Amino acid sequence: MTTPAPSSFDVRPLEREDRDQALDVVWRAFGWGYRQDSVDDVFAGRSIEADRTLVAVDASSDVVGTASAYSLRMTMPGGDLQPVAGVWMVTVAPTHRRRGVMTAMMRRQLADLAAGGEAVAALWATEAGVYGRYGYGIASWRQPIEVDLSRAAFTPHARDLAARSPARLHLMSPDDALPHLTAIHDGILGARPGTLARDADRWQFLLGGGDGRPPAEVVVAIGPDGPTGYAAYRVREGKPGLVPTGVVAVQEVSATDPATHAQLWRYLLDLDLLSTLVCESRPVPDPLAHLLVDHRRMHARLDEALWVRVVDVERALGARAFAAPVDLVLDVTDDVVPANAGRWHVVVAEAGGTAVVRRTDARPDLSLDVGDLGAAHLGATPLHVLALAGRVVEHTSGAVAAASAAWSWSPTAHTAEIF
Ligand SMILES: CC(=O)SCCNC(=O)CCNC(=O)[C@H](O)C(C)(C)COP(=O)(O)OP(=O)(O)OC[C@H]1O[C@@H](n2cnc3c(N)ncnc32)[C@H](O)[C@@H]1OP(=O)(O)O
Repeated sequence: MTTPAPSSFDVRPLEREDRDQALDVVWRAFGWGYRQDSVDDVFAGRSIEADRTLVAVDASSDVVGTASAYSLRMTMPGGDLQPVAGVWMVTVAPTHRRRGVMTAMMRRQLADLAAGGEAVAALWATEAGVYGRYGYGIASWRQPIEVDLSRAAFTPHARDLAARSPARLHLMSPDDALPHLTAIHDGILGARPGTLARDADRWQFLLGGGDGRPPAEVVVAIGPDGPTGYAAYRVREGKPGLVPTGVVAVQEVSATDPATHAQLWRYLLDLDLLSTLVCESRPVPDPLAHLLVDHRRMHARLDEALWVRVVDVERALGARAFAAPVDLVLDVTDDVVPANAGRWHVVVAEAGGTAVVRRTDARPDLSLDVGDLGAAHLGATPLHVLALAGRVVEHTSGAVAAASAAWSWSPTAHTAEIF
């Protein structure tokens, strides 16, 4: 691959003959080394949507960049499942970085979405400093946790709660567990913004092996009326020695009632020959902290989770619920999707309703960037906090408080899987 002159590249949809080179760019960009899996296996195993994948090609027609999107369905505030473009696979060959290849792909992807795709895009970012410039904002938060298993006793209340669960725990293979997991997940899907609908491929991505990790262990709680929860986890064996050093890495704990939730956590915290429990994405705040006597042994760090991009202001605000009525004029800046820029009259008639959004020339009550609308979209990043950071500017007294109350949502958004 030769190094081209700056800007001598083109962004276009992936073609079949690009796939090999495109995957090599991805593998090298993420530092995964030499790719051994075949193109067909990778495209099938990771559910890459070829028709939603862009490539950047240089003057020699070599692929030097990739950007793709999953067709996700995500729970919005209020409980409705909405289509969301799950942006991922944004990579640029190390030989072609810092000359605008990613910027060209991000602009093209957003232009395509604005021309008739999803009203909202979302992504997990590898680096925090990259996506704000394209109008993404931090819309949800997560806690990676690390629990010292030698100090993970439950409070008396939590012990009683776990003991009261009528469910019995069954260890199952991912395949056998899948019908139960699907039933539980589909049952709780609408409860929390940020939750993703899962098809068989997505379950496989979460629970299957590959990329050096074993398939997940799955424990399913089944009560008199059927399954009430599950935990998926992987055990990493410790070093041989007198003191246990193994780690249980929890993928997810999901339960339909507090007793099953406590029961599953007790199970995980009591696994033998291990010293530490870790989980990459726990909700903020985390109910687990309230089950433990010494919650300080649950070391938690606040981290960003999903970045959200409002691609179409009118459609996006019409497809989520608001926690309070509101009647405001927003002045929105958007440097990438011009159709969003300008003044919008947003009216929510009642708590729990969606917004009617219309163009207006009226004097604005608030000014904000489309990235701030994205940050607030799942209800977990309060607009009053963005106002304190100087990002949202109030022109009418009380407008920030009113908007913040309307846009916020409980329970707080959470997405368990990093896609
Ligand atoms: C949703 C996802 O897929 S997350 C995965 C993101 N991909 C990776 O982390 C793989 C490894 N990294 C890469 O492949 C590349 O470095 C990329 C994709 C992050 C950036 O690609 P590039 O083509 O170099 O970006 P580009 O030249 O368009 O730069 C755009 C801007 O982002 C900035 N930028 C680029 N990379 C970074 C970074 N890692 N950290 C902070 N800023 C960055 C550039 O300085 C530039 O700023 P400017 O607009 O103010 O000039």
